[in-house]
Amino acid sequence: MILNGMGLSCPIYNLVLKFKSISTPLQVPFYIPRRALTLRGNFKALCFNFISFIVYQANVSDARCFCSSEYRSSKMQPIIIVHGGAGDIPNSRLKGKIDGIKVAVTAGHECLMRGGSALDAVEAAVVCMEKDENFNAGYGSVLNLRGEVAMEASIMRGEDLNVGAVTLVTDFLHPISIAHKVLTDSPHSLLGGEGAKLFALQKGFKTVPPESLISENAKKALENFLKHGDFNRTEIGPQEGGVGTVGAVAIDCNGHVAVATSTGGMSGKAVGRIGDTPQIGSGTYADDHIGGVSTTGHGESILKYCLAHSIIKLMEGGMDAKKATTVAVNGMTKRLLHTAGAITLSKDGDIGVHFSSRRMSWAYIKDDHIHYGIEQGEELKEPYCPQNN
Ligand SMILES: NC(=O)C[C@H](N)C(=O)O
Repeated sequence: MILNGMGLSCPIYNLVLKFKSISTPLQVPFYIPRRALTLRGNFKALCFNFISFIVYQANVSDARCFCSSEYRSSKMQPIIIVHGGAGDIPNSRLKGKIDGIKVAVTAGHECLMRGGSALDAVEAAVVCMEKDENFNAGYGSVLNLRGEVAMEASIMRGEDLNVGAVTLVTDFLHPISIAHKVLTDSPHSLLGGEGAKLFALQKGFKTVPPESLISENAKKALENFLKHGDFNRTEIGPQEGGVGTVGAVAIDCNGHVAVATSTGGMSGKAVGRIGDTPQIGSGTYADDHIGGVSTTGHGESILKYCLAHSIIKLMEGGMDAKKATTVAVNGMTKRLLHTAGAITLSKDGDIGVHFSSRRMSWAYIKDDHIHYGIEQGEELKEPYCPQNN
């Protein structure tokens, strides 16, 4: 008898029983409250005794217990990493960014712990940041030259390389959720402008007044942009209220990888400008065989360099997540003279975080700790207390 996965912190398990008399195995899903999992040793012994009792009583030839429904990656510990944008983030925005990424990574992690898919977890994390005006996505998105919000988002599933993306979205709070629907419900990969709106309405998304997405900081940022006129600045200077693109990369307890990225683009962008975020391979990439990447920074450079896919290719060639992220981000900056940042997970859950900009907020949860940072070379760590269970 095997109790695979009982040492993991995923609370959804499947007990598979093979009976001597019946050829089809019986699969029984069950849920373990997270508190019980903290008593791992005793709890595992208790489960083992209980299952042994069933085996003895019910003429069972074999019993196996797996984390969630698949055998393939039963040893995978779910993990999620998020970023809140790379750039010259002003001091006045540091606390808001850090608080916001902690909320987002926690939401994604809770989803994974409930047995949710990586795809649902990255959406949950990004939705949190789209609601938060400290980030350049959803409410708080930066403005184009006409003073309007025009948002972009993409999401990718590493299991089958399926993607969904939207661009030039003006009147919905959560572009990432529309992108997710494009992935699941549309034969297409990228919908823009009016077509994205029609699709969203058909799928039951509710519009919001475009003005309700505009924050005071975004207005100030545009005013300042119009004064200095330097489009290439990914974040706005100290007096101007900088914000940032958001992204998340997750692996669920079945070993599936997913990535989501969402943005308002760049302050003072031309009407109709499309950046890197909705372009698969630039802003987002996920492949169960390799890993996942979400990027942020100077969009025109990121898309020329296909930054997310460049990192994936380096990992495919044998480089670890940390090195591949560093090499590709620095390579892009050296070649194109603009800055960027990326978060990466390898398929085994190894982490890569690197940015050539002054700052980038990021966070991940591993081994009951939340790890986060925003400055170059910074890695802070504190105990993680789950809200549920
Ligand atoms: N801050 C950002 O990441 C901006 C985004 N990459 C864009 O250029 O649209």
